[in-house]
Amino acid sequence: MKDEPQEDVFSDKLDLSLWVRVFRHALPYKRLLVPLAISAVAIALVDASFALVTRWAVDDVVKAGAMPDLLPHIAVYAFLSFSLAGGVWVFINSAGGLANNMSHDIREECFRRIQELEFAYFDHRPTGWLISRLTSDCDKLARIIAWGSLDLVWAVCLVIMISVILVVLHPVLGLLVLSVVPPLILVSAVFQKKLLLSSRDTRKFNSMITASFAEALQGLRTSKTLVREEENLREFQGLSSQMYGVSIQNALQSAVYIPIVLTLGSVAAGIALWRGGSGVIDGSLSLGTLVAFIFYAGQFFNPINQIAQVLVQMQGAQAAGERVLSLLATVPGISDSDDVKERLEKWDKPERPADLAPDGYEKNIRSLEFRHVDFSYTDGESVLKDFNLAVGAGETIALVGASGGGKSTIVNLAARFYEPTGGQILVNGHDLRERGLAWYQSNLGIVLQGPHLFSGSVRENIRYGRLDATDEEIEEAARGVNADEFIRLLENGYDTDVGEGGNRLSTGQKQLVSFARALLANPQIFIMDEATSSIDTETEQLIQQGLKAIFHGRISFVIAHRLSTIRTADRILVIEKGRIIESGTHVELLNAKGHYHALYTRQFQQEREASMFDAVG
Ligand SMILES: Nc1ncnc2c1ncn2[C@@H]1O[C@H](COP(=O)(O)OP(=O)(O)OP(=O)(O)O)[C@@H](O)[C@H]1O
Repeated sequence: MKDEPQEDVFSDKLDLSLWVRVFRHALPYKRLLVPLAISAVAIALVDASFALVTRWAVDDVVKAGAMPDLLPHIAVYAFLSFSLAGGVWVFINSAGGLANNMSHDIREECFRRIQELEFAYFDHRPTGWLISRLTSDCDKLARIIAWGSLDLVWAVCLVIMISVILVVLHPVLGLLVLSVVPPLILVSAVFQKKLLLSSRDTRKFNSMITASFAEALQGLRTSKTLVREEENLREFQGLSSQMYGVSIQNALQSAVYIPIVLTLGSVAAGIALWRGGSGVIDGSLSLGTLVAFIFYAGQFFNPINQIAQVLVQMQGAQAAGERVLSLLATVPGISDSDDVKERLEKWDKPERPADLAPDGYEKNIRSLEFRHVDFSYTDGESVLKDFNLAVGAGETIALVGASGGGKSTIVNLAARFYEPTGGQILVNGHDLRERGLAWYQSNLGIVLQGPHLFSGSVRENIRYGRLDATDEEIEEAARGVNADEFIRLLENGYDTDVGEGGNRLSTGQKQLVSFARALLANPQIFIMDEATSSIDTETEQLIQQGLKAIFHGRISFVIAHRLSTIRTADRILVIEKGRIIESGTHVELLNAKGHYHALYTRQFQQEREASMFDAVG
């Protein structure tokens, strides 16, 4: 799987069971499905009737030997035309409604499922892959179900009706004209597949060319400084000539396909004229019937072409269908056990005692313990082995150590984003798996390295921590973490728009806003991956004071990069290869002159020098 939009693999066989499962999503919309099916059949019926009216008119003219009264014929023709218009209106409305409703439903279901899935699921699925599931795959399926099924019903009905009419009108001539249908089906199936594949290639190269333009423009300076222009041009020419090749191929295929089909139509009309003409001369066939035969011979192409097109599109969209259905069928790996669900049912009521959580256990988190925890992301590669750690409320634990040691893994497990592969994590002595997942995670406050802010005002971003918070509570939280002062100095104070991803604020400011958000949520466990980016001394001090407010009275885990945070931590754990190799306070560990001392002098000396330099400067 690559993190780029991929075209589907073309399946050679139509997987009917898959399409049955996809079509189930249309069942809630019977109010649209019924008119859709009825209008498709009615339109096919009307389409097939025009030639019969013409036959009737021609035969009446011939019989009369002069211009007869054609008013009834005109009236029926007009009635058919209006019925056709009405039918088309009904089916466009129903199909459009069905397509929109279904793509909305499938997308919403996928989105809900994505929100329920555990982090491990996303380790193997790039964001781009999931975004395609939510957008293009859902649309593709909905389009096929609504418009494709409409075309299919209409086309199959029309082909059957025309065939029946031809055979009833004149069995021998009917079968002769119908003899062009099998080659017509074969040619349509072959060429529709070729056309689908070559137009996909055209789209693929087109998007590669667009991406190449964008990259060339964005990286213009770098290319110039590295004198890469010639090479870039060569790469672009390669893409461009491939695009030219597939476009020509696509045009050539159309150029061959359409004449073949038209020729087959003409052959059918020729057969009708040849055999039907002699029938007219010897009186065994009316002129009107001959005209109807010629008309039908030309009318076959359209529905057969449609059937081939829809079936080929279904084959092409099968991979999209499989992916969407497999996403919907994925069972979240981390969820409440049956026992927890039972307790939630019993206790998750407004009248439960104030000291109980919705899962019926104690609400206050007094301790969190890792007991003989083993963990690996992928089979066989152990990240934590027999990991033990007990933390009490009010304690701040700083995790330090070389990259890849397992610091993030420890906090991921504490947050129950992943579950141990061995051993237990205990909350107040109960296995974490015995606690309600939603309750537990709603008691976590997490601030990651690049704190994420959403587009919107500063106020809205802080309120994200607790949606029912009042403006006063929001400002109090901001004051609590020392963010109030800088927020008031912004253009519109708390109502200042932070821009996409908070890009109108500096890193330090974003952190302060995210601290306010965390404080407002008032979590019992606070987890932070400290940012490594350099921040001026003043903001650094603000951040430290803000952190002090957050750490107070909670269990806090900090993957610490800043000296100031490490110094104030109650316990520093040096993590290496998934084990605690040293543990103690800053002073204790420095005095021990072990790993922490070495790490400190090597890794943190620089920062201290930088901050001293900053202070002097
Ligand atoms: N999602 C994942 N899937 C597979 N392996 C992972 C995943 N996340 C981390 N690892 C592996 O687990 C080990 C521990 O990683 P972890 O991120 O916990 O270390 P860390 O000490 O936090 O490192 P850093 O300081 O660089 O963030 C590493 O070998 C890493 O490659």
